[in-house]
Amino acid sequence: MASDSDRLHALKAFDDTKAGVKGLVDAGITTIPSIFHHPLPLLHRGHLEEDAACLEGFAGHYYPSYPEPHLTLGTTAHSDPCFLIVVLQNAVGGLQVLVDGLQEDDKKSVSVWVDVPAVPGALVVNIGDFRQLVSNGKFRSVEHRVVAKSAGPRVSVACCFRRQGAATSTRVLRPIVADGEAQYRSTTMAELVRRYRAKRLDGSSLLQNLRLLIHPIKTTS
Ligand SMILES: O=C(O)CCC(=O)C(=O)O
Ligand SMILES: [Fe+2]
Repeated sequence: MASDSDRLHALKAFDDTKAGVKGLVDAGITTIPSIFHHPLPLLHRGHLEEDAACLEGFAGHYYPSYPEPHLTLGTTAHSDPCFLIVVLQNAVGGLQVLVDGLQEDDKKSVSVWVDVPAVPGALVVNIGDFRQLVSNGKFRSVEHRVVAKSAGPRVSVACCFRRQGAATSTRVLRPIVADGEAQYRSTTMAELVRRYRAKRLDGSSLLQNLRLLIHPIKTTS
């Protein structure tokens, strides 16, 4: 594998071409060039290659224009049962993420919905619940929703990266603990997918039932 400095050099050369990802697609390149492979040390334990590198779920969404958008919602609040989710949306907008903020007056912490700007051709990459679990909460899955718009229609495609056959996989997911204690108990992909389907898009976190609240177990990383 190329050294970090070779990779950074190659990335700079790529940036300098200004051709962007479109240039790669136009050149007929169908695999991700190695200069974009940048394994994160904490998660580079086989999870990303074996479990996350696989495109499993693929959902196309069509949201019509709503004459009275305040009376309805496009997609209710949820986080996704994957490692990563890549979303392509058209220019209508409506995707929102929940972020932590501070109230203006008393500086109390509060969660607020923030619009994800619809940039033409841009991909939105969200972290999913599986990654939150294996990173022991270091990476947080993003709660998101789609609000209805009177403009439209809105079209989006969401691609979910997780192990093929996750719904029946007995592969165990356990938190990788760099320091401190495990925040979640071990589980299987199949259990997570089952729980996700059972709870539906109710805005609650898939991981809440797996969180170790009392007597966290120590694990070696
Ligand atoms: O339509 C969107 O932009 C998001 C869809 C979504 O959240 C999903 O498919 O999980
Ligand atoms: Fe989603």
